[in-house]
Amino acid sequence: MKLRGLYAITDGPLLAGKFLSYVEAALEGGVTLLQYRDKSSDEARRLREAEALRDLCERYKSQLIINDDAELAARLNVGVHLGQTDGPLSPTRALLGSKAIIGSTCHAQLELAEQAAKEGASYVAFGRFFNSNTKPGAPSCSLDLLDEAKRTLHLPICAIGGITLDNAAPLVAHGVDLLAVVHGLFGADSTAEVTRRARAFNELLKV
Ligand SMILES: Cc1ncc(COP(=O)(O)OP(=O)(O)O)c(N)n1
Ligand SMILES: Cc1nc(C(=O)O)sc1CCOP(=O)(O)O
Ligand SMILES: [Mg+2]
Repeated sequence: MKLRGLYAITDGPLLAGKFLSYVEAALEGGVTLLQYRDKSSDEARRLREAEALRDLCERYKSQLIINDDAELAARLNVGVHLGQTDGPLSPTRALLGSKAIIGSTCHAQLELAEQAAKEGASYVAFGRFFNSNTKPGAPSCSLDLLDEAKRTLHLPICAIGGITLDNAAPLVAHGVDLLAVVHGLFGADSTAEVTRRARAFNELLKV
C-alpha cells in the first residue's frame, strides 16, 4: 500500500472532552494514518483509548499508529512511530512483523533517514517546518532538505510541525507524501470544521 495522505495526530489536552468525536470527524474527511500520541503514564486509559481508536480506524479503513510505545502497538497489532530516543528500529520491526507500519523521526537529518530506511522504516518524518503550538522546541527543517530526500530515499516522506491548510502547499510541491498535523486539524472549533479541513488536506495531496 502506498502511504500518501493526511496523517492526523491526537493530542490529549487539545482534544479533552471531545476526543472521539473530533477523531471521527477527521476520519470522516479522510485520514490515511492516525497517530495516538499521548504523553501520560496512565496505562489503563492509554489502552482504552488506543483500542477505541483502533476500532474507529477499522471502520473508516484508516491505519492506527501508536506514538513511542512499541509494546502497545504489538498488543493491538497496529503500527508505531519512533523518535530518536524511543528505542531501536530493527528489534521493533522484528517484534511487529514485516507488514507493520513503522515511522521514524529524522528531524532535519538525511543521514538519520538513510539509517532508518536500512533498519526497515516504512516512512521517514522530517520537521518541524513551521512554528508548532504542540511542540515549540522541535528543531527546524527547510524545504531544501525535502528535495535531497526525494532524490536519495525510496520511502514515503512525512512532514510535521506547524502545518496548516495555509502553509502546506509548498511541502506537497517539494514531494511530501504524508502531512502530519495536530493543531492545524484538531484546533478547529467544531466537528464539521475538522471534517472540512481533513478533506481540504487530502485535496492538496490529490488523494
Ligand atoms: C509523524 C511524526 N513525526 C515526528 C514525530 C515526533 O516524534 P518524537 O521525536 O519521538 O517526539 P514525540 O512525538 O514523541 O514527542 C511524531 N510523533 N510523529
Ligand atoms: C509531535 C511533533 N514532532 C515534531 C517534530 O518536528 O519532530 S513537530 C510535532 C508537533 C506537531 O503538531 P502541530 O501540527 O500542532 O505543530
Ligand atoms: Mg517519541
